[in-house]
Amino acid sequence: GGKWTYDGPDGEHHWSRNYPYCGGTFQSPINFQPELLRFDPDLLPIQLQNYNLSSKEQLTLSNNGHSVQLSLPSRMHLAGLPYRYSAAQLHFHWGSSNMPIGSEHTINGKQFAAEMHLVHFNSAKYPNISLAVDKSDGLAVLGVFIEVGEFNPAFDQFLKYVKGTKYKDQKVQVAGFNIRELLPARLDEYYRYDGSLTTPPCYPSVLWTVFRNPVSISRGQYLALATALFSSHAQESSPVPLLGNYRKPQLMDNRVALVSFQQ
Ligand SMILES: NS(=O)(=O)c1cc(-c2ccccc2)cc(-c2ccccc2)c1
Ligand SMILES: [Zn+2]
Repeated sequence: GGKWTYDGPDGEHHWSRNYPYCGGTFQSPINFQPELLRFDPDLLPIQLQNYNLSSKEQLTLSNNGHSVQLSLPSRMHLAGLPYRYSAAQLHFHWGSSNMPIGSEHTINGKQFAAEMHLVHFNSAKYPNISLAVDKSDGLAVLGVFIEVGEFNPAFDQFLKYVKGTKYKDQKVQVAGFNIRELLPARLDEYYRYDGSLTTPPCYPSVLWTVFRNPVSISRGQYLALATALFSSHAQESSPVPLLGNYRKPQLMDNRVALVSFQQ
């Protein structure tokens, strides 16, 4: 599709010109405001199936010009949701080196350093992700807040390879590992709402599950994300740093965000 950016003339306030859904309803991300949250006792712990990938498995780490993403095999899936949702990829949103505030969702206005998204598609109803991406029950994305703190060995299993994906369309192969290690301990504490892709074309096709508790990575690991990547191709004369790739919180319209926890 057309080019879009996170600021400037093709920034998020202009996305709806080429991508009409971006100006529509049920948009993501949102701010989780305590007074607008509703506890729902039926929200069960998220069940991860086949997340512990063999090191014989090869995953593709790539720079798509807007984020760095890791491909995931479709036998990895979520259970316990209305449908079986198979994994497709995970990717990140972050701030800049001296502004470690780059999460998309916020909690009572607090923005975290970064946010990881694990994208899954409804494999019970759709044969592949391309047919699922624009359907209202097509996608389920897990969101994980990331803060700067302790070194996180699980993230280093692929972060140490981002130097091979510095420029747009560069890819490297990464050995499989236990993707569960990237998630917070409590899979039973999360925010839940109906929303959209946070990038164009902004299809309102995402069942969002954002975990309550952040994970930590070290400042060095955060800088690997926030200083190593460019949105431009390797051969371009003026490299464009890939920074601040987060959309701001959107209007709730008449949506309510549910929570699986009470205090
Ligand atoms: N942030 S997100 O989770 O809503 C998201 C999901 C998907 C996505 C991926 C596979 C299938 C279907 C949807 C792609 C992106 C994306 C990020 C950067 C550049 C372009 C696209 C972002
Ligand atoms: Zn995302």
